[in-house]
Order: sequence, then C-alpha cells, then structure tokens
Amino acid sequence: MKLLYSNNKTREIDQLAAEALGIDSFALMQKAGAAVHQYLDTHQRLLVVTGPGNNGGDGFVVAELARQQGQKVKVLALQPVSKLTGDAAKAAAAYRGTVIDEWPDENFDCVVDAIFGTGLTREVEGSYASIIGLINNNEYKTLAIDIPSGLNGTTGQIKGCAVRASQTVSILGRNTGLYTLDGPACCGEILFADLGVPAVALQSVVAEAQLMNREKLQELPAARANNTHKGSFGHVLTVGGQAGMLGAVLLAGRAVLKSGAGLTTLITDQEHQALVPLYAPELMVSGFSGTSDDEPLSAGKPADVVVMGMGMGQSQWSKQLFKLALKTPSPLVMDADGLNLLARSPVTPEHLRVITPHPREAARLLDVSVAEVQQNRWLAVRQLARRYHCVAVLKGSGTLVSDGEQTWCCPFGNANLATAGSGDVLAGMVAGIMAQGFSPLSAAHLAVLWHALVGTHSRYGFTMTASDLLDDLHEIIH
Ligand SMILES: NC(=O)C1=CN([C@@H]2O[C@H](COP(=O)(O)OP(=O)(O)OC[C@H]3O[C@@H](n4cnc5c(N)ncnc54)[C@H](O)[C@@H]3O)[C@@H](O)[C@H]2O)[C@@H](O)CC1
Ligand SMILES: [K+]
Repeated sequence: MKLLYSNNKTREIDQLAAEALGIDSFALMQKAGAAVHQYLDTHQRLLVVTGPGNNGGDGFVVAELARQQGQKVKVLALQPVSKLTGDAAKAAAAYRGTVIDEWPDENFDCVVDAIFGTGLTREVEGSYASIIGLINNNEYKTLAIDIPSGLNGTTGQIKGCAVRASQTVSILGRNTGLYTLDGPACCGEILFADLGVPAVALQSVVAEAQLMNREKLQELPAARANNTHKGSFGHVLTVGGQAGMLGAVLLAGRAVLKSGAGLTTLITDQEHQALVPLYAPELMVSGFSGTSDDEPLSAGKPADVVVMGMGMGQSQWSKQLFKLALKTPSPLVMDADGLNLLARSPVTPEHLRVITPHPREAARLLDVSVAEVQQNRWLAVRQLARRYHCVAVLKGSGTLVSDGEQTWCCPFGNANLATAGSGDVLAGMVAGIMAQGFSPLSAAHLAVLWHALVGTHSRYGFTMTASDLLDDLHEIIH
C-alpha cells in the first residue's frame, strides 16, 4: 500500500520517523543523504546543487559521502554556506570537498538537485530560476532529492519553473504532488527511501490518497463459470451521439462490451440507427427522435447501468434525452456533455454513481475556473464527489478517483491517451465493469488503471487511437 501525503503531513512524518528511530533530525538527514547516495554510487563525476534549507542539507550529506567514496564531486551552493542554519549548516560544515558559486564549465555524469524540497513557498525566480534552466538544459542525468525543485510537493504545480529530473528519490513520505499534474513530467522515475522506519510508526498521520497498483486488475475475473450467459454480465444503456456525433457513443458502447459486460444498447440519434450495426454489429441500437413521442429509455426491465453524455451535445435533442435518462432508475455514469448538462441542472439525480470530468468539465461542475481545479486537483476531486454524491474521476496527468472520503491516484498513463475518443472509451469501461457487479468506486478505479496501462504500453505510442486502445484492452489483463 503506497500512501500519499501533503507537504504538511510529510513534515509530521519526518518528526515521527526520528522518534521511531530514536535519533535527532540531523541524524535523520544523514540517513536520508545515505539513502539518496545509494542511487549515485555508479557515477564518477557529480555536481550537487544546494539551496537554502534542509533539502540543501541533504545535498551536502550526499556530496560528502560521494567524496569519501572517491567520486569526483562539487557542490554548487546557491545559498552561501555562511548563511545556512540548523541541520543544513551542520551538513555543510561536515562536507570537506569543493564548494563553488557559479555553474562550472566542465562535464559531469549526474547533477543532484538539492535546491528546494517541501519548504518551497513561492515562485522560483532570479538566480534560482537561471540555475534550474541550466540543469534542465544539460544532457546529464539529473537526480532530484525528495521533490524536483520548483514543484509544489502538495499540488504538483510548477511554481515558476522546476527541475525536470530523470529520477526523484522521495524520502519517508510520498508527496501527492509527485503524482499528478506537472509532477510526473518533473519527477522522471520515482524511487522511494523509507529509511527503515516501520509503517506502523507513521500510521497516525492521515494520508491524502493512495497510489493505484496494477495488482488491482486481478479482481477482474480471469475465467467465467460455464453455466452463464450474456445476461449474467449486465446490460448497459449507452446514451449519447447527437446527429453527426456517432463516433463517441460507438466507442463507448464497444468499450462497455470489451470490458466484459454482456449486452449494451446504444440510445442515439435516430439517423444513426441503421449505421450502428455496420460499424459494430454486436451493439444493439434504439433511435431517439428528440420529440416528446420518444419512449422511456428502458421499457421493461431497467438496465444494470446507464452511461450517458458521449457526443451528446447540448441541443434541444440532448436536453430531452438527458431528461429521459435521468428518469431511468438505473445507476448512472456521466461523461462529457452529460456533465455539462448536469452542471446546469437544478437537481442532481439520486442514482448518479460516477462522473468522469476532465478539468474543464470539472470547473463547470464546481463553478470555478480550470486554473482553480488544477491548482489543487486533490481538493477538486473530493469536492466533486461530495457535491454530486458520487464517485468522481478527475482526468488528466495523474488521474484521481475519489468518493469524497477515499482518494486514489493513478501513477500510470501518459500522453498517448490524449487522443480523441479516449474519454469515451473510459466512460464505457466504467459502466461495463459496474454492470458486472463491481461497486462504483471499484469500477472507476479498475477502469482508470486498465485504460492508463493500455495507453502506457501501447505498441502504437503516440500514434495510438481510441480504437487501438479498445483493441489492446485484453493485452494488459492476460
Ligand atoms: N525535517 C526532517 O527531519 C528531514 C528533512 N529532509 C529534507 O528537508 C526538506 C525540507 O527542508 P526545509 O523545510 O528546510 O525546506 P527546503 O529545503 O525545501 O527549503 C526551504 C528554504 O527555501 C526558501 N524558499 C522557499 N521557496 C523559495 C523560493 N521560491 N525562492 C527562494 N527561496 C525559497 C525558504 O525561505 C527556506 O529558506 C525535505 O524536502 C527533505 O529534502 C530530509 O533531510 C529528511 C529529514
Ligand atoms: K530537490
């Protein structure tokens, strides 16, 4: 179980860790430095760039260990050593090697970023920004201590500018900001140093979220009992696709079936009705005229899940369909234009179970700006879940899933998934998994994880389309 913490909580963790190990904060810094140095002992020429606080202190510990082991090391101190205080001053005093105050004109194997960690409080400017620019422009490996400097460890926002590390060694508590928004792009590979502190010593600290783990996919049944039929795996109504927007709802319908549901019926503009079987003969279809003559969406036995909004538009037709869909008693998964209509709807349907907004849709749902959503995605996803009494999936780099109490963060996925129709596939997967009996939270979690892993490992790379994504779903679970 990998727990994620805000900056404030990681500071509590530092204190508890020192108590659990029976050491003081300087000894803890030395342990942290030693843990980081383990990842550097194959490099012969190191440049350690240190800042004004304890992150810089960690850097001096690393530098001294490297020097003792015969590695060629220099410290570029952005804060003069004479101005350091506390543990950072002690670490600098214990370092016996060379300290410089300008970017050196020589080659290194690795640059160690020890400028800022959890103590970053403002935008990075001036000489700090210039040095971060130089770090990012060199071709050497860059290892960030605890947090890439310039990245807000809680929110994952870049404050002015930030180090783009090849590796980041997170110490004692994994910061939330490493995993969402700009975090993944700044961190590179994330390594973790627990400094030998038993998890039980830290259990009083409340985590913000948990990291998803691919093992969760094992909950998807690998084999099915023989004596079953398509009705055993759920029927989903896939609702959307105004005239000319058939693609979105087709992708979602196919994703419902590909994720294992037994049946799906597309409810889409009546002019699409004859086309659907030509593209996907396994989908049932019912045309919707948009007039008051339209039948209720599920005459007879209600569907197990309704997923709506993909390519639905916001026209009169869309509003009529939205109204009828809300009248079905089935659990609802809402995406895309369904969310835009929901944002303007005076009531939240009681049977709404999952919403899957991207940041712009989330902003409309919360009536704030996109920037406000992105400034603190952890808060935004919880607010969405609480306001709409459902599970919220906040898409983007480091997708978050929350029911308002528990929050999960997906560390997988990449920009291959930034392709038209990718969200329609995700919405269909959530509904398809729910229809097989998973709870809304579990279905959202599984769908996000599965979708992200397919995107990451796609043999098509950035040329992957949503149809390729669908075709490759089986590769991750088998
Ligand atoms: N507290 C502990 O017990 C431990 C702390 N550790 C390290 O200590 C770090 C936290 O140390 P600190 O709290 O000293 O924080 P930082 O080292 O991140 O930096 C804080 C300093 O940076 C200055 N500062 C903040 N934003 C700035 C900006 N934009 N431009 C210029 N100056 C800025 C602050 O005024 C302060 O002087 C952790 O990230 C971790 O690397 C580790 O040594 C493990 C043990
Ligand atoms: K750092």
